[in-house]
Amino acid sequence: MNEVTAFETVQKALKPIRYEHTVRVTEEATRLVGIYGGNLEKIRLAAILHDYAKHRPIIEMRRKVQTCDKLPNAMLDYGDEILHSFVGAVFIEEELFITDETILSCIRSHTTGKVSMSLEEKIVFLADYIEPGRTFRQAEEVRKISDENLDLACLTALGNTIQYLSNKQLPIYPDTFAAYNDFVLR
Ligand SMILES: Nc1ncnc2c1ncn2[C@@H]1O[C@H](COP(=O)(O)OP(=O)(O)O)[C@@H](O)[C@H]1O
Repeated sequence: MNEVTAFETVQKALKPIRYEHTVRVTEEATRLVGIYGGNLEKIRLAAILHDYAKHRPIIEMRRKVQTCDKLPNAMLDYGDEILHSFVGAVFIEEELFITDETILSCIRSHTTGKVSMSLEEKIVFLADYIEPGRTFRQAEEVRKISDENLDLACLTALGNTIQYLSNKQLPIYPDTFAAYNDFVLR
C-alpha cells in the first residue's frame, strides 16, 4: 500500500482530531529517522496506520481477541486502551492485506512497547508519545531526550506510563514492564 492510499484509508476510519494526531506522529517519526536511521518507508506506513482501529467498537475488538489465535485472551484484563494496537495489527493484515512484519510489529507495540524493540518499533512508539500535540510535561521532557538518545527516551516514556497507570491504580499490561526492564538492563 502506498502512503496516499494509507492516509486516505485512515482519514475515513478516524475522527478528524485522531487523523491530525496521525499526521503529526508520521512527521515526528520522519524526524526521528533523520536522527537515528531506520526504514523510512516502513516506519512512515506504520505511523500512518498505527491508530487504524482506534475508533472500532470495544465489543468488536474484544471479540477479535477471543476468536483470534494470535491474540492472547489475557490482554482483555488490562483495560480497553491497549486493544487497538494489537487488534489493529490483525485488522490491518486482514482488511488492508499488509503482511510486512516490520510494519505490523510497530503497530502492535506502539502503545505498550515490548521486549527487544527494533529501531522501527522504538521510533513509532516514541513518535506516538512525543508528537507535538502531546503537551503534558513528561512528553516535553521525553521530546528533549529524543534529540540525543533514542533508548533513554523510550525508557523514560515507558517509566512515565508505568507511573501514570500505577498512580491511577490501573492494570498495566506486562509488555510495558518487559520493555522497561529491557532498556534498563542494557
Ligand atoms: N501497559 C499498559 N497497560 C495498560 N494501559 C496502557 C499501557 N500502556 C499504555 N496504556 C494506556 O493506553 C492509553 C493509550 O495510549 P496510546 O496508544 O499511546 O495513545 P493513542 O490513543 O494516541 O494511540 C494511554 O492512556 C496509556 O495510559
